[in-house]
Amino acid sequence: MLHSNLLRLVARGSSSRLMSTATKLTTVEVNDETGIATLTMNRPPVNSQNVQLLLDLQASISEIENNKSRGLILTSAHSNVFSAGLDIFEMYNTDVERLRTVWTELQNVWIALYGTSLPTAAAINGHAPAGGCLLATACEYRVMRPNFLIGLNEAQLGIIAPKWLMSGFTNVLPKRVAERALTQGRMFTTQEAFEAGLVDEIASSKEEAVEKCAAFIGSFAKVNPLARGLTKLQFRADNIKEFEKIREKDVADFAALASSPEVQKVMGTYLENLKNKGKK
Ligand SMILES: CCCCC/C=C\C/C=C\CC/C=C/CC(=O)SCCNC(=O)CCNC(=O)[C@H](O)C(C)(C)COP(=O)(O)OP(=O)(O)OC[C@H]1O[C@@H](n2cnc3c(N)ncnc32)[C@H](O)[C@@H]1OP(=O)(O)O
Repeated sequence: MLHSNLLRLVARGSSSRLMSTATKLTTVEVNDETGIATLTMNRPPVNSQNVQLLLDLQASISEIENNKSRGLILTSAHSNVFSAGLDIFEMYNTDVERLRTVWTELQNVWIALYGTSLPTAAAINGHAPAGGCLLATACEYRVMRPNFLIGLNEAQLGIIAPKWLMSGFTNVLPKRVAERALTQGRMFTTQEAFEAGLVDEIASSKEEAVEKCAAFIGSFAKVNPLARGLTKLQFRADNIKEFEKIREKDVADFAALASSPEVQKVMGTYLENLKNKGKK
C-alpha cells in the first residue's frame, strides 16, 4: 500500500508534477518542461518558522537536490506573507533544549539553502521580515510583489542577529547600506528594496514572480552546472567557513539569550502586540 507520505507523482496539468515530500508544511512541484522545482511553504497563516517547518524545508531542499532539478524557487502558499520569520510562540515560555533545537534547525535550513550549488531564487509574494528575509537572501535572486515589507528587523526588537544570519543580506547590499539598515532594523518596502538592490525585480503577481525566477534560473542553461555551482560556492565559502567555526557556540549563545528573563519579556510583549493588532 502506498503511504500518503511516500514520494508520489500527481499529474498537475500537462507539464508539472507535484512531488509530495515526506512532509506536510512544504510542497515541491517540478516543472517537466524546465526541470525547475518550486518549493512552497505552507504553514498558515504566516509561515512562521517552527521546528516542523524548518525540518520540512530541509527535507524539501534535499529532495530537490537529489531529484536532479535544474534549480529551486522558494515561495509561499499565502497571499500576503512570504514568511514571518521564527515562530515566536515556539520560543516563548519554553525550555532551553527546545530553544537549542529551534536555532539548530534554523541554522540547518540556512546552510542547506545558502550552500546549495543549485541555482536558487525567491518569489517573495508577501512580507518577509527577519527569518523570512534570511531565507530570501540565502537565494541568489529575488523577485517581490509590490507593497510588502522585507528586512532584518532584529535591532528594532533589541536583539543582535549573528553574523551568519546577516551574511546573505550583506552579500547583496553595499556595505554602507547594509550597516545602516541592520543598525536601524529597517524594513524596506518592495520599491525601496528594489532601489537598494535587496530585490532584483518586482512582479505584479505570484505567477509573474515565479516566471521571473524561472527566467533567472534559465539564464544558466548554457553554463556547465559543475562550474557554475563551484563558482557560486567560492563566493560563499568565507561565510560558510566562518559559520561552521561558530555554529555550536552560536546555538549556546542563542539559547542563553532567548531564555533570559529580559528577552522572554520582550517576546511576551511582542506577542501581546501581535495578538492585539488582530483585534483592532
Ligand atoms: C520578538 C522576539 C524575538 C526573539 C528572538 C530571541 C532571541 C534572538 C536572538 C538573536 C536572533 C534574532 C533572530 C530572529 C529571527 C526571527 O525570525 S524572530 C521573528 C521576527 N518576526 C517578526 O517580527 C514578524 C512578526 N509578524 C509580523 O510583522 C506580521 O505578522 C506580518 C508577518 C507582517 C503579517 O502581518 P498580517 O497583518 O498579515 O498578519 P498578523 O500580524 O495579523 O498575524 C497573523 C497571525 O500570525 C501570528 N504571527 C505573526 N508573526 C508571527 C511569528 N513570527 N511567530 C508566531 N506567530 C506569528 C499573529 O500573532 C497572528 O496570530 P492570530 O492573532 O492568532 O491570528
